[in-house]
Amino acid sequence: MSVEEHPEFEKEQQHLEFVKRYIQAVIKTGHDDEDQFKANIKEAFVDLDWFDSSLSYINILTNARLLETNQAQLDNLRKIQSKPYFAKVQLERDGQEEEYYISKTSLYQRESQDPILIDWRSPLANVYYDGRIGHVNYEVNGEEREAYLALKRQFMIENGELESIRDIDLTTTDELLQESLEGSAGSRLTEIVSTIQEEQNRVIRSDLNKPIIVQGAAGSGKTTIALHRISYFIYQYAENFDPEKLMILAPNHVFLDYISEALPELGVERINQTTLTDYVQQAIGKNLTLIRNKDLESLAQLNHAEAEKQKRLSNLKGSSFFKQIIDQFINDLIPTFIPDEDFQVDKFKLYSTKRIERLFKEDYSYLPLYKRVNKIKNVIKQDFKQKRKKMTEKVETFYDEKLEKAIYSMKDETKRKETVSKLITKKEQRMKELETGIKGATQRYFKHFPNKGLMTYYKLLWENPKKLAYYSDGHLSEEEAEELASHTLKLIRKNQFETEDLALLLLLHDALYGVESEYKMDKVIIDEAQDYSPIQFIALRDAMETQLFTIVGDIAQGIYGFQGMEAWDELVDHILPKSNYHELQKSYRNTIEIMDVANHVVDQLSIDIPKVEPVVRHGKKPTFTTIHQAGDLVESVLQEQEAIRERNLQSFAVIAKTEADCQTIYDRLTPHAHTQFIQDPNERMDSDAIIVIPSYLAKGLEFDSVFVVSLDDPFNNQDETDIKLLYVSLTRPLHRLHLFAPDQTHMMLDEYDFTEDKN
Ligand SMILES: Nc1ncnc2c1ncn2[C@@H]1O[C@H](COP(=O)(O)OP(=O)(O)OP(=O)(O)O)[C@@H](O)[C@H]1O
Repeated sequence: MSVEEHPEFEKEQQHLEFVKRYIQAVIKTGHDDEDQFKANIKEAFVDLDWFDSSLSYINILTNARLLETNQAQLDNLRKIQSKPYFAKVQLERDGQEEEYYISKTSLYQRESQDPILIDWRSPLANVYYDGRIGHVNYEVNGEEREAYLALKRQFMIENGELESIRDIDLTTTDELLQESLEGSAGSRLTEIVSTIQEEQNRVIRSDLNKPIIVQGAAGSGKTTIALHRISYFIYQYAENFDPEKLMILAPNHVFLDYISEALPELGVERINQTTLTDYVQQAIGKNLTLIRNKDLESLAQLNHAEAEKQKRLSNLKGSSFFKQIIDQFINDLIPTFIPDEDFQVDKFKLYSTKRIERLFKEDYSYLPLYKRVNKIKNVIKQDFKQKRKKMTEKVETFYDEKLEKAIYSMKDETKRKETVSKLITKKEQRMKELETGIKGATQRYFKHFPNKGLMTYYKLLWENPKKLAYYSDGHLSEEEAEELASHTLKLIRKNQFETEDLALLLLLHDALYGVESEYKMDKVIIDEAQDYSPIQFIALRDAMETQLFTIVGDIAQGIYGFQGMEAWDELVDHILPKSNYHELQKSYRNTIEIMDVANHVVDQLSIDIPKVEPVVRHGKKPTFTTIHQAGDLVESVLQEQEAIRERNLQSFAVIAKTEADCQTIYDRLTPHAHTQFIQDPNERMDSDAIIVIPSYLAKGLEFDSVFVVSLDDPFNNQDETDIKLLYVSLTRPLHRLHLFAPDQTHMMLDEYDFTEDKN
């Protein structure tokens, strides 16, 4: 049905014109207001009497605030001008009919304050996402209301023109969603507000005062939802929230680049975006040499026994009982922080170790160890400042009294003179002695406090495996502790660290020196969270001093399985026990045909993971082509490039398991096509290039078309990590998937029938 044929086309067309005109008018007045506010500020500055002019001062502040709000509103309106809204809901209440148009921002009629547009994040807009036609409950100004939802209507508006109108009820499929999924990768992250699904909406709006953990299949919208949840949070707490206290942690910079484009569109700016490794290094103030990603490559090259050992050690080192180990280790360090002698200057005992111990263990027990030392030093310094005068006075008085006594009570003049002179010399001597004692006394005494760097303690932690086992309270046997300690110490001696070390270093740093407030966050969003180990979550929670995490991930994509999570239970039940847990099973990225291949692979995992349900969208059936060398790929790549161009698609990636295979492919392709080899997770992707990328760097990303290739490094179905790596690779394409290998077994798809269906 063409848009004109819709029975209410005329009415909607007129409404759109009205809204467009209104927006234009508001923008115009906004400009005038802006000039006026600026003029007011200027004038107030002229009148400003720097000594007493509270009125002008208030004037400046008020106008500056108005200017800021005005500019923000103008910015928002400018952004939506060509697409002012995307849906409307019609509610019937007490015999009255109300209509609300839903947009990315809100707009009210100036005089009546009636809404022209309501923000998608407002409580009222929730009925659009959550409510089926029929009776609905919603909230207005904190008050629960009931109404009859008579109509949910979607609009496609492009360049200010109404292109389609669709009324949704229970039976019609969500065509707008279909259409949006047909589109190319690219700026899709920002366009989904109109098609957010019920299960996704529940996650976005889930209680903002509680942590939330989302297990979602590949392509179920986890990243998208996490970003929209931030946007929702900012809307709810616009007044009293500092974006600098919000942090997104993503696996690498390729991924951060991918999401950062979406942030301003969602009204999410100035928030911290970083990776776990960068965050920890900054928070502990150290630049570490980390062995990461590469060890996936090296794991593939290790023999089975060694790989197993590496996995086992990583697993142990990432376990939550290390929190207890660190706590006990810190506890045992306390005696080394209490000086072994009193603070004594000259003959005066000024501060006893007993008192210091009390301060350390009781009064300042809430502080990190070195912060306690600083406090105690300050107390001693202050105390000393007061006492030193008294000390001098005491010595002076002592001799002055003696002198006085000698002068007045001694009859014999010669004797008296002698005694007085002796006393004067003695007094001078004592005063000098005292002065020397006083000078630098605190500095000398402070040397009794330890002053060691983080790494010294970290080494110390590993140097006594027996103690490690003891601290772990049965979680770590002495043999395991021995093995782990010698493995870690070997690395530390080479100045190398693993990602597991990061969490332990952060916990230790926090307990010893304290994490500075700029690294403490109010709200943290973690994407690809399946690759975090339990101890990493604990370290972040404790160092950042917050529980308000939004954690999204997919256990089936845990490609660093040897260090990450195998289930969410521990996180939900123990690490963040106040959290809400959600599951998303529908995949929006891939076509049914692509998901079918991916499901075949994920089925081979030993862990139980529910099958991913693709949203009903068909596409070309994936193909398998037998190749023996990278050169065989060239022609297919060029053909695919052409096909993508013809279909108005853009992004295209070639994914292989390892960097070595990628290197061979890249070398063969690069003379024929504009190709970019992503080796470094911090590299920027060139949107015009064919991306060649190893499987473990591809997670979280998406492309219109993907070639999954295996040459020298087949995916091995006996290895859980390989299954996950292949699953990640297969779920990257939105529309087209082609597989290339010497044999289908290389892709764990021995039995899969790739022949095109006849119908
Ligand atoms: N409600 C929706 N409407 C339209 N598109 C959607 C919707 N939800 C998700 N998508 C699209 O589906 C794709 C996958 O989303 P996203 O990358 O957020 O998934 P993910 O769960 O993080 O995937 P992965 O686990 O593979 O990283 C994106 O292109 C996104 O725009």
